[in-house]
Amino acid sequence: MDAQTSAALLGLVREKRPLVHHITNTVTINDCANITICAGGAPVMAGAAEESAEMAAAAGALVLNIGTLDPAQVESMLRAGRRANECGVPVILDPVGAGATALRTESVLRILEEVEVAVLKGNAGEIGVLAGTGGTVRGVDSGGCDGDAVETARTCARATGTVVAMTGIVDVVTDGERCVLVQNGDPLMDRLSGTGCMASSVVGCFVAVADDPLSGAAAALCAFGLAGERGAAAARGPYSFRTGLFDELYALTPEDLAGGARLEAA
Ligand SMILES: Nc1ncnc2c1ncn2[C@@H]1O[C@H](COP(=O)(O)OP(=O)(O)O)[C@@H](O)[C@H]1O
Ligand SMILES: Cc1ncsc1CCOP(=O)(O)O
Ligand SMILES: [Mg+2]
Repeated sequence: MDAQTSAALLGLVREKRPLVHHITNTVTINDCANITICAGGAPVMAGAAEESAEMAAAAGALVLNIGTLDPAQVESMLRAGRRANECGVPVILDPVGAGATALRTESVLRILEEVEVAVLKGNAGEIGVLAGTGGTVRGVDSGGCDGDAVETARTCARATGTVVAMTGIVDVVTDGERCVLVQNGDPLMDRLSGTGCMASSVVGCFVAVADDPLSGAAAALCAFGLAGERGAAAARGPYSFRTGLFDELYALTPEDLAGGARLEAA
């Protein structure tokens, strides 16, 4: 996995404009739709259990985000996820707030049990909890994982059978064996609600066109993080940064990503 591969994947996203079906939270849903467009994909949000499987079958990727979950939504996610698996559509799971309440943790574990998830994208606290090695989650915010971050992500990947994309100052992307560290990003990304959710949407765009979920997730986090760096350069605070983040991702070219992606094997 290298910068050139990331650049090629961005080119593919722009060329293929994958449909990314989201069942997601009500806080950041509009940001997820628009960041998908800026990355080069086409978003659709279809949450009802009566249609979620049908929509998943037509998608290039399915993003499940439990940020404002309720039991009916989890049922819809399970239906969509199972249909996505039947159709070979990759599933991205964002376990927002797992570890903060029993409903969140149990719902994520149930989805992981019943759906083959391609990429589990969470912050360090969420991934530590799901790895079983420990992590701190307060509301939707990470207080970090217990122990080494790379080992925690690897343990979680092995335990869940997914590619884990653990976000933070450095993003760790691993299938339990191979591991890529993504250095792109800016501290302002942590000052805006929704950057984790948006990261999952961008991962959905890239995994839809990638040969393997690890490369797709790593390339997506490079692109999103580089847009964050560029957006932060002109920002006066979190809300002008938000505008810059969208605009910079929209303007990002494969050549920019080839020159600006900062990733390495671990
Ligand atoms: N301090 C930071 N420096 C650089 N990038 C960051 C920082 N904090 C978060 N990010 C980036 O912001 C995005 C969201 O990550 P994170 O804040 O960990 O997610 P969440 O919102 O789910 O807690 C990721 O792309 C991550 O790389
Ligand atoms: C504040 C909040 N509460 C439930 S979902 C949500 C948004 C979480 O956004 P992110 O974890 O992507 O920053
Ligand atoms: Mg956040």
